[in-house]
Amino acid sequence: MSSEAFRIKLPATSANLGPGFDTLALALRLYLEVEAEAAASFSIEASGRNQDICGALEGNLLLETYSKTLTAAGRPVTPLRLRVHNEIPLGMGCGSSAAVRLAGVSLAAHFGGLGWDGARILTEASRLEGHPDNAAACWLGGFTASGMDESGVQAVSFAAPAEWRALVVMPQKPLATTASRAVLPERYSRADVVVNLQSVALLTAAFAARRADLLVHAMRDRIHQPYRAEVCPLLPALLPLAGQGGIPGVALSGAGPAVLALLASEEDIAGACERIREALPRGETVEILACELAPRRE
Ligand SMILES: Nc1ncnc2c1ncn2[C@@H]1O[C@H](COP(=O)(O)OP(=O)(O)O)[C@@H](O)[C@H]1O
Ligand SMILES: N[C@@H](CCOP(=O)(O)O)C(=O)O
Repeated sequence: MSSEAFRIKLPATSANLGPGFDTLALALRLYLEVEAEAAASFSIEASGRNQDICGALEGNLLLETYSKTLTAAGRPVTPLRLRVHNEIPLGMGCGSSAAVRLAGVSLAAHFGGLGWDGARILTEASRLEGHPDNAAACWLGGFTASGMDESGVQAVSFAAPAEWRALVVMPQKPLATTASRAVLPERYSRADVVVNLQSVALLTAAFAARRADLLVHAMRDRIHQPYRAEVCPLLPALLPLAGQGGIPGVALSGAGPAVLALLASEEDIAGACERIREALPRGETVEILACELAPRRE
């Protein structure tokens, strides 16, 4: 067990990127930062987005993950004084739950003296999430491909082109990932699976080869986006912008409801925001976050 203070900073992530359902994700330069020290009782000082949720002592996913991990490992739950600064939108498809679960597992590994390495922390958080894509990109940074089986998570990340930018277009109301997974079918046709296999391979190659021109083809998806459009109405409105003036690729961000637009450079941001606003359903109010892509973790 350790009584030393602990600090962690983890990025937002946009998972799936169109075809890579539960497989691909990209880290974004928006962060969750947690500082902790052992104390006589739990307290949280929250700043940034969603302070009400991030600062709550009841039903807080950070505290739940921390306590659950320590209890499962047979260790006492050391009370903590926490400072949480959060820039990641909650329930928008930007990986807030993966970041907070990784933070909770990391706190447990530290204060419980569990001796877990990064791979074990990533595996534990991915199991709690039920899929490894966000957690892998959040932990490793960059563009990440991941898979998970009984032995744990396998993940590889590489640097995404530093000049590319992400626009995250968020509606007013969040959508729980569990609700967005509930609309997906159990079975798919061979034709749909083949389109996604081709796209995933092409998309990974497009990031590695820095080929923004390929994104319009490589971000095609038939596995989750067609079904999620009903609960993510920004998606059908913005998907047709892919491949047009300054917006090479468009996809649902994670499980939605936000939509991700990938741009080849900073200079395209203003024009892309204008086109996005023009394409929105009448009366729809959105927040558009322009993000740099987060580097690979060293
Ligand atoms: N920093 C945080 N502190 C406490 N709870 C959080 C935090 N970030 C996320 N959560 C929890 O995770 C939920 C969102 O997770 P989820 O539905 O998977 O959406 P997403 O991961 O796309 O943001 C929030 O409603 C909240 O319960
Ligand atoms: N592959 C998952 C990704 C969920 O990401 P989130 O950021 O919405 O939590 C899915 O598509 O359900």
